[in-house]
Amino acid sequence: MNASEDSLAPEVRSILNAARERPGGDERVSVSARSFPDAVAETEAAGRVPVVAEVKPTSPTTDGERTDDPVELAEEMVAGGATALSVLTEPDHFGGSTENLRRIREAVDVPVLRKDFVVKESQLDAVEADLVLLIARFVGEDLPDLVTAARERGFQPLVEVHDRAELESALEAGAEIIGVNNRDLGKLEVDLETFESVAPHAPDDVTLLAESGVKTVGDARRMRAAGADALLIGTAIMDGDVRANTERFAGATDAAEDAKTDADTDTETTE
Ligand SMILES: O=P(O)(O)OC[C@@H](O)[C@@H](O)c1c[nH]c2ccccc12
Repeated sequence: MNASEDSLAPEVRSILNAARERPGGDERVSVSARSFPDAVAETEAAGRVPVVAEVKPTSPTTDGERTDDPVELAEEMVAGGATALSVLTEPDHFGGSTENLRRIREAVDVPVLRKDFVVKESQLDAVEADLVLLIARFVGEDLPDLVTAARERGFQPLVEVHDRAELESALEAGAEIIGVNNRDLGKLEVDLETFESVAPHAPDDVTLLAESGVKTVGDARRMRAAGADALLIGTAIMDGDVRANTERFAGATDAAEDAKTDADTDTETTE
């Protein structure tokens, strides 16, 4: 363990230790990826909020585990208007599997992100996906090589950052899709201000995701107002009717807000 790992929450250290032991694939994968930036642009053009809905059976910060068929959940999310899906493949702490991802990607047409703690190149070969997550804090100075290795296989790398220094590393590594995680991996606490403080420093041509902690339509609007091109939402979608939940977030547009404000104003003027 190095000094920066000392500051990680024990659960996160355990996730990372397990990730380092996990074997990679036997053969190098070659993916023909569904474009995430194009999917985001199409959703915008349709006047909807780009939502990446996450199939996350459980997590260290979630009570209980959702045991429904992940493929059915994924199809419901797409029916609810999800622009893309995120699928946990981490087995020990999130109830995920590469098999879930493989089945889901076969069943839907939208881009699918592999959500895992990839720390070495061979682990990229565990399963095909359209996007693959690389967490800046966990891969450290290997980030540029992993970004390249991911692209060589056809993946669109999504680089996750938590502060401005990590954003700079992501940009130096050539990342074009960047997620700002509102969850602090040291304390496991969520603060939406994280995205608000990092986002203004990202260049416009980057596809920027706000990750974690979006619980309400108000939170979704807040992240959009701060510059999020897309929202990555797990818990708030997994809790209850995943289709209705996805629809609610995908409809969290400014237009909806304006309509609401107008309605409020109307009520006030008629009172
Ligand atoms: O459930 P939430 O708060 O909506 O968060 C989703 C997603 O951002 C979160 O699951 C996540 C962000 N980065 C990760 C890295 C690995 C595993 C999971 C994650």
